[in-house]
Amino acid sequence: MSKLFRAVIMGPPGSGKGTISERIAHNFGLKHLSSGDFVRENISAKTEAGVLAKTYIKKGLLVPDHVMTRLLLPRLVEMTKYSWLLDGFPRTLAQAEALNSACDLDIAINLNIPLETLKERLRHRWIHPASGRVYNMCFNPPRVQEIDDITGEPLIQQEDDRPEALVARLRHYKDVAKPVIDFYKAKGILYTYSDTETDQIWPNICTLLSTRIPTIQSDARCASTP
Ligand SMILES: Nc1nc2c(ncn2[C@@H]2O[C@H](COP(=O)(O)OP(=O)(O)O)[C@@H](O)[C@H]2O)c(=O)[nH]1
Ligand SMILES: Nc1ccn([C@@H]2O[C@H](COP(=O)(O)OP(=O)(O)O)[C@@H](O)[C@H]2O)c(=O)n1
Repeated sequence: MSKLFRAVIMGPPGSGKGTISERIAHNFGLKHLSSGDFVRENISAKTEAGVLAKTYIKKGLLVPDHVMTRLLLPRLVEMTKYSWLLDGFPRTLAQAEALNSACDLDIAINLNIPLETLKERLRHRWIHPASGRVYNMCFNPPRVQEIDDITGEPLIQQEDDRPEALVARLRHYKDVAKPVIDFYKAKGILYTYSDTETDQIWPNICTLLSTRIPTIQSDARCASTP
């Protein structure tokens, strides 16, 4: 059996983690584990952790480390047989350290996107809550306005994408991400990508992964569109 591949993708809200993770999962056959989706599932299911998490998300704050770690680490145990890409976790150094004790990562992808670009994207972000599918009314609109392409169900705008919560989220991100970035840099596994467009970043990430996941090789998949 080939070696399992483990990666994380980091970046502020709206930086394209979900969009790029979907492309990676589709092209390289990794499991995409979205910490935001786990949180939202727990909120919908009204689990103890979900009810607690909601009070923070409404204010644009991060969910405390012990709650996030309790939600996430058991999911990773279920995934021991698979290669995966973890999206949105770790957000803090404490989360990075908890993850480090649970498994060895191959790479950490860091998306560095200008603030104005993030604000503009999130204003236009709509999601299909049941699947986590993400749309943008300019970049990748649904075929029918406010309707999911696959299920025909309505799309929603997330509460924490509203401008009031957004500024607090972006500010908070900057404060907590720096030590995580330094942590992965010191381990020699950090790959940072800076641009305003996902389609510019994608070919570079794809080329990196093609060299690191040798079982699946193709140059075609690294074109600028997925
Ligand atoms: N205009 C534009 N929108 C993008 C681009 N990449 C992603 N988006 C949209 O920006 C929003 C945020 O992306 P998402 O992948 O959800 O970011 P995340 O919060 O980091 O997971 C979504 O509505 C995406 O469809 C891009 O290159 N240009
Ligand atoms: N490690 C994490 C992941 C998500 N979250 C919370 O869950 C929300 C949604 O996560 P997400 O990854 O879908 O969203 P973005 O913040 O990337 O847009 C975040 O804004 C945080 O409030 C957290 O506190 N800690």
